[in-house]
Amino acid sequence: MEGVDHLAHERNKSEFDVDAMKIVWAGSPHAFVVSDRISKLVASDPGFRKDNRSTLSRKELFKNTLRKAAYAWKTIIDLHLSEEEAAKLRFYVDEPAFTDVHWGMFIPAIKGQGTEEQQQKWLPLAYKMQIIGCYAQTELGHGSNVQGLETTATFDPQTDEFIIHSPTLTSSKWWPGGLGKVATHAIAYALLIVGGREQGVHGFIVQLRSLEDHSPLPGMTVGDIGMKFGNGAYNAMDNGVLRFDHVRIPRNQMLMRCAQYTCLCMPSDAKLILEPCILIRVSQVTCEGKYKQSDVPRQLVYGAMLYVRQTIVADASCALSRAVCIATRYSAVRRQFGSQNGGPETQVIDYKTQQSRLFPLLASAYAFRFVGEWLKWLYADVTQRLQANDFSTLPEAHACTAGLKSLTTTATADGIEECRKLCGGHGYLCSSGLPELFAVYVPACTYEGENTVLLLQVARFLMKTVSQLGSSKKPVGTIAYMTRVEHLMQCRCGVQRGFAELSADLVEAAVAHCQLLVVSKFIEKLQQEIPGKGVKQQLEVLCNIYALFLLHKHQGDFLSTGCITPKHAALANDELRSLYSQVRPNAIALVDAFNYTDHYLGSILGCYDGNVYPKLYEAAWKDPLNESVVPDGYHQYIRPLLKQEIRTARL
Ligand SMILES: CCCCCCCC/C=C\CCCC(=O)SCCNC(=O)CCNC(=O)[C@H](O)C(C)(C)COP(=O)(O)OP(=O)(O)OC[C@H]1O[C@@H](n2cnc3c(N)ncnc32)[C@H](O)[C@@H]1OP(=O)(O)O
Ligand SMILES: Cc1cc2nc3c(=O)[nH]c(=O)nc-3n(C[C@H](O)[C@H](O)[C@H](O)COP(=O)(O)OP(=O)(O)OC[C@H]3O[C@@H](n4cnc5c(N)ncnc54)[C@H](O)[C@@H]3O)c2cc1C
Repeated sequence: MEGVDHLAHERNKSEFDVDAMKIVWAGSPHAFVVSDRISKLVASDPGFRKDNRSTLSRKELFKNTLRKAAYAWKTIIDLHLSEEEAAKLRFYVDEPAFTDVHWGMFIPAIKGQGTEEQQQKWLPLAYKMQIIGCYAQTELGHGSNVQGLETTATFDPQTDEFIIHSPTLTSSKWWPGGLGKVATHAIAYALLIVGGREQGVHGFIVQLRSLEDHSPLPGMTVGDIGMKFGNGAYNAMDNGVLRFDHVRIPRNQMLMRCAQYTCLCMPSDAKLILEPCILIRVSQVTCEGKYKQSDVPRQLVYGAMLYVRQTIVADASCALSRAVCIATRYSAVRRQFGSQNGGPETQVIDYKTQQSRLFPLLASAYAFRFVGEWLKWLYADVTQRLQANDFSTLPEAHACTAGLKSLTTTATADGIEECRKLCGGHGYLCSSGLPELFAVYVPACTYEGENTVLLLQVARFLMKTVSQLGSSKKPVGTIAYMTRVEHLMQCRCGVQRGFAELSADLVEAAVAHCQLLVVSKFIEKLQQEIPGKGVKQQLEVLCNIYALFLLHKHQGDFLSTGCITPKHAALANDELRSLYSQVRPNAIALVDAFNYTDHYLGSILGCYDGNVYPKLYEAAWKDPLNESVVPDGYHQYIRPLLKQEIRTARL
């Protein structure tokens, strides 16, 4: 019945202060208040309904997404929402759209790689959405290998312009979100060519479409790349294709914070020669044309990717927690087998197999939340250091963002699929919310750095650390523990055998390094002051589940390396079962702490009141296929089949 909480008996079992845990999950009392208010605002506004998405054609879905983006923007303006509140509104609207890339990549790239002048010119336009940006780096022929990008940006000293060109089919920009139909501007990454010399890949602000009639500007061939995985909401995103035909842009539209190309003061009869000078260190190119070769890492041009990767880790905890919330609530509602003397059947959440699959994912959602908080701090710290020309922590920040992005997105994508399976057949219904959540989420394992490619970066960082063991450069920060692997030094020559040869094993070592990072940040979180009755105790249980589940999963490695004995392994498994029993009475309260509205969850199986079956039944009849009792096509195809004379004795 409506209004009855079918999960009340579960909520009454809770042994901790759920409201206090909601604040822990949100990050602070202020963050909770903002999230709670904005999520309810979105849920209560029919303009943001999303329950009809699965019945729309791609064009209808896309147009509806444009409507919602415009409606969201109007809401932000009308309600005078802050940047934080606006970001939360876009989050709870929960619609993959060009705005994700405009706010999540285009603006951060200008902030991270634009000079002061460029920021002053472009950011106000972008913040007011008077231009809509996309991040055009990937090409048809290259995505992972950024240095292999083929788009060229050739400097023309006669006109003080760059000529942007797509010299080959494989140099076509391919995948950038928002590019296909909406973006008016792009940050296009291209191989800079100055005076016939290649100067590496840099970012350029390029206008794509007219601000008057939205038509592509001369020299631009641009469109959408077509339908993507499943029928999910990601098809509302216009990932695009773009070819440049000798498009000219002013020199000041090259993002120059990391490099600047200026005219050298040369005798008037000399050809103007431009050499890279790094603004941060060598902004004053002398009139004699001298500049100091700077040691600023060229990878600063990759700064936007560092930013997005750290946001993707936080995003992983959100996506995984949504799936776990659905599966946990439904596991408490669903009963199957086990009836004693005609009594109720057993809740599937009480089966040890269900707990051993579900509770590690619940623990992972919390673990990723906390490592995401730490990574946000690390990113802010490295950004501050860069501004002071301190590049010392950049390699570690790259390794951490790359590795944790890879680890958390893989675990989350697998976790969403596991949550679908934990819900049995009903998990395969769109009304469960899980198929769409999976379809929208899984590309996170690929975009912003393919996960294996990123783990290889971590492996390279770890091997570089090993190679420095014994030197005066002691490992610090997230690799400080490696001082305890001095024995690796002896086999260092083995390691030299070939990174490529060992890469599959090194990727596993990279995963282990990142898992250690997640566990250690969870432990550090528990060392903080955590208010609320029973809250810290519940988090300790989840931390132990996360750590012991990993120990169980990788038992072979721990045993074969002598890190643990078989006795330890047995004790760990016993403890894991005990921990599952401790979580069981608190499971519903632990997912209530995510504070998701039914609107945001978009799942009948995960609805707050647990009133699943009537809602499933009601939803079925809303499907367009049930608009007529006799389906379209019956008279044309089925009736002739049913009425056909059987002409051959054989049949
Ligand atoms: C509100 C939030 C919204 C979030 C966003 C919304 C989501 C929207 C949906 C989708 C968005 C998706 C967008 C994209 O996909 S954009 C394109 C992403 N593309 C990539 O990530 C490409 C991956 N490839 C790379 O990063 C690089 O090619 C590479 C794999 C790292 C190799 O680079 P390169 O060949 O130049 O360098 P080396 O491997 O030789 O390394 C040289 C040294 O540089 C160091 N390095 C590499 N990268 C970085 C970095 N990013 N930062 C700092 N340092 C870096 C590397 O460690 C080497 O150092 P060493 O000391 O060993 O020499
Ligand atoms: C939904 C979605 C949205 C996207 N949005 C954007 C966007 O807005 N802007 C943008 O610029 N791009 C975007 N992309 C592109 C995305 O960034 C790239 O697809 C991604 O970086 C992976 O690159 P790739 O496709 O070249 O993969 P590849 O590198 O071709 O990967 C293919 C296989 O090769 C393996 N491999 C590659 N190199 C190595 C190596 N050195 N050693 C071992 N194995 C290797 C990989 O591990 C993988 O298994 C998007 C992609 C998707 C799916």
